[in-house]
Parts: sequence; C-alpha cells; structure tokens
Amino acid sequence: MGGASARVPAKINLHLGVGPLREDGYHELSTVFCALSLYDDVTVRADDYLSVTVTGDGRRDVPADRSNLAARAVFALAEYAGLPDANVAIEIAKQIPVAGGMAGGSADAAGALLAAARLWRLDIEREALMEIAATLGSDVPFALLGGAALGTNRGEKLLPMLHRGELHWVIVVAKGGLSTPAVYQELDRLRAGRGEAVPPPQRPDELMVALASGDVHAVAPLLHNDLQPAALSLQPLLRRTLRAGKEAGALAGIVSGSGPTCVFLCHDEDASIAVAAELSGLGVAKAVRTAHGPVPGARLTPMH
Ligand SMILES: C[C@](O)(CO)[C@H](O)COP(=O)(O)OP(=O)(O)OC[C@H]1O[C@@H](n2ccc(N)nc2=O)[C@H](O)[C@@H]1O
Ligand SMILES: Nc1ncnc2c1ncn2[C@@H]1O[C@H](COP(=O)(O)OP(=O)(O)OP(=O)(O)O)[C@@H](O)[C@H]1O
Repeated sequence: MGGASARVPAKINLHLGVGPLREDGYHELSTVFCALSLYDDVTVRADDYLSVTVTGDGRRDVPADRSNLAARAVFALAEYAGLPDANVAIEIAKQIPVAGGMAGGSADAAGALLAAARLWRLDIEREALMEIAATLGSDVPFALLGGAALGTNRGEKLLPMLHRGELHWVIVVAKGGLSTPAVYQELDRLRAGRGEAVPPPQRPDELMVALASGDVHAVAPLLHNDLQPAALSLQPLLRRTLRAGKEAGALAGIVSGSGPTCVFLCHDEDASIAVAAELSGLGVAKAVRTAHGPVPGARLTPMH
C-alpha cells in the first residue's frame, strides 16, 4: 500500500505581542514567526483503520489516538475532500519538544495535511490547505509556510517577511511542559492585577527592518515576548535558565511562545555550539540543542 512523508520545522516567535482577551476566547496577536531547523517527520500510509505511532523525544506525552493533532488534520482533510473515511496509519518521529512552545503538535498537523494530500492524490490549492490548517490551530498555517512571517489576528493570518542570512540559536528544553491556554490565562490574570487597559498589539517594524538587514546584533535586542512574564510566573526556575544563557555568551534569550522552552540567539554557529556546551553542563534543562533559522516550512520528503 502507498504512503507519503513530510518534514516540518519547529517555530519560535521573535516577537509576540498579545492584545486583550477577545470574546471568542482568543487574543489578538502581532507576532513574528521564525521556522527553526528542528523537525518532526510525519508519514501516512493507507490502512484498514486509523492508527497513530509516535517515536522520539517526549513520545509518552503525545496522544496516540484520534485526539492527536495529526489525526485531526487527516479527518479534516478527508472531510474537505469528501472521502468516505480517513483510514491511515500515521507515524510521527518527534524532535520538536512536546508542550514546549515550539508548535510541535501544529507541525505534526501540517505534516499530516501535506502527506495525506499526496497519499490521496488530492488536487488541493495551497490556499484551501492553509484554511484547513487554520481550523486545526493558530500555529498550523505557519508550520506549512515556514521562513519568517508576520502573524496577525489569532496568529493564523500570515504575511511572509523579508529576511537575510541565517540566525543561530540554542534551544533549552525545560524539564516540564506548559499548557498554552494556561499561559494566556496567566497573562490575563497578571494584567487584571495591574488594572490597566490592554492596548492592541503593535506591528514590530524595527525588528522587521533588522531581519531584512540580516544583522544579528540588530535583531538580538529586539526579541520580545508578551507571554514571557506569564510563563515565568508559572515556572519561576526559567529565570535561572535565561540568566545562564546570557552568562554563557548568548546575545539575547527569550521564552519561546507559551514556553517553557527558552531560545538564545548567538553571534554565529560556533558561538551557539559553545553556549550549548556550557548550558548542557549546568543541568538546568532536559535537553539543549542548536538550530538555525529561518528555514522553509513543511515539505514532502522521500518515505522513511
Ligand atoms: C503561543 C503561540 O504558540 C504563539 O505563536 C500561539 O498563540 C498558540 O497557538 P496554538 O497552540 O496553535 O493555539 P490554538 O490551538 O489556536 O489555541 C489554544 C488556546 O490558546 C489560547 N490562544 C491561542 C491563540 C491566540 N491568539 N490567543 C489565545 O488566547 C486560547 O486559550 C486557545 O483556546
Ligand atoms: N502531534 C502532537 N504532538 C505533540 N502534542 C500533541 C500532538 N497532538 C496533540 N498533542 C497535545 O497537545 C499538547 C501541546 O503540545 P505541543 O507540543 O503542540 O505544544 P506547544 O509546542 O506548546 O504548542 P504551541 O507552541 O503551538 O502553543 C500536548 O500536551 C499533547 O497532549
């Protein structure tokens, strides 16, 4: 029986501006997404019933049933295409930390969409795929697009951004995970405590210019995450991680998305390897990795 595979990058948010809580339960965002060279591989094969197998880091924390985001993606695509069933065997090889704020589940959904569309030989337009992606989660469309992009609305509305060169990162995977809704809720709680009106998020023009210039020293001081205080409030030990990264020689460090993964921007690849080696020795994390980005989004690969 046939099959198809896709490889999908993790994301970080170089800027994450969060507006007030909306009536639909989401927050208005102005965010700069950046895809990193840390990948999940998703393979789908025709089968008599649906199954999900997960291998790699954090596999025990990923549901291996219909609630898996990749399975939900396959159902959504089958429904769109009017297929009678979505019976496929899905295999997910994870490198992206689970519940780490790097959109691992979203990556798997994007990979499942691409691979299943190939398996079923669907003649589906990119735009339709992006629309299905947005119904699965706010981060899923960017997993398909990749590169660097400005995200607005709840994060699913994308504008590709100009960028030059590669940025080199150290990724520090925390020992626990954080739930995305819980982190947004914590931000609302902290803001309510301050009693100030929350302004709409601003487009980060300065950062966009810096990315287009490819100057890492211009990008570093502009990294910003409105969710960071909320993630630090829920996991205070992350302060230590952020301090350690700076002391090890990173140009800047932030919590990635809803956390708890922390990412550190370094001068070049050699610097990222040196910072990673130093942080590995401190025992503050479950794992320390290096990666570069922006890299392209989800793409079909030869079968694994
Ligand atoms: C933190 C980020 O990763 C930054 O890119 C995303 O905003 C989260 O995207 P995601 O995990 O794809 O989130 P979704 O599955 O769409 O939403 C999960 C939950 O996160 C919260 N959420 C998400 C996106 C958004 N703009 N505002 C929110 O408040 C809501 O409570 C929502 O119910
Ligand atoms: N394919 C999947 N991979 C990882 N987690 C999944 C998947 N499908 C469902 N989940 C569930 O979603 C939860 C969030 O996992 P995920 O790795 O996507 O978090 P995240 O990277 O913090 O998300 P984001 O950055 O998009 O907010 C997990 O705790 C897991 O139970």
